[in-house]
Amino acid sequence: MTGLRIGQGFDVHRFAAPEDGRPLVLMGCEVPHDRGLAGHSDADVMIHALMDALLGAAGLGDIGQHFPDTDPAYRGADSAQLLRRVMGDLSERGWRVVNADVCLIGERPKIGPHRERMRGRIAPLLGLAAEALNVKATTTEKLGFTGRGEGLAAQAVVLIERI
Ligand SMILES: Nc1ccn([C@@H]2O[C@H](COP(=O)(O)O)[C@@H](O)[C@H]2O)c(=O)n1
Ligand SMILES: C[C@@]1(CO)OP(=O)(O)OP(=O)(O)OC[C@H]1O
Repeated sequence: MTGLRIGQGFDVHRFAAPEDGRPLVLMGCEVPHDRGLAGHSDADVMIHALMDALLGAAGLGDIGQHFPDTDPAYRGADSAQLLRRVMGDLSERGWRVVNADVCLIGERPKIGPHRERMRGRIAPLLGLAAEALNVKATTTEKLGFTGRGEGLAAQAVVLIERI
């Protein structure tokens, strides 16, 4: 049996109204913006895609199975803490992460100024050097719900290997 597995994840969250005062949290970092994302948790759409990619690679289902959005325990949850739990599940089963690539899809905010802070925050949780965690973004050229600024999407791909 091969000692390598890949996984992919995808997630979407709509923006909350500005008056809701929710912070925008992406890759465990508060990013200055006029509105945050709506969700049961902190709505960190990039970490959610990343967790789904990790769970997928390990054959462990998806985040909704592990952290149901009907469970009050996860109201306002810090997604970085949920990521720690996913990483614990993987390491218990003998997996480590080789690299990860996470893409934010949306017009605004631009993540360029926050990219290195995001890598520095999340790479250690994955057991990675920052260079093995790529953070990128694309617009949809103003097309679709992301183009209209109604929400943000994220995709992630990970490679894991047997320890
Ligand atoms: N939310 C975003 C979206 C894009 N970027 C950066 O802009 C580059 C060009 O985006 P296109 O969709 O026009 O290809 C993209 O490669 C990112 O570097 C960003 O930082 N944040
Ligand atoms: C992590 C969870 C926990 O409620 O976060 P939500 O904010 O509900 O986000 P979503 O991506 O809709 O579903 C994942 C949930 O498991």
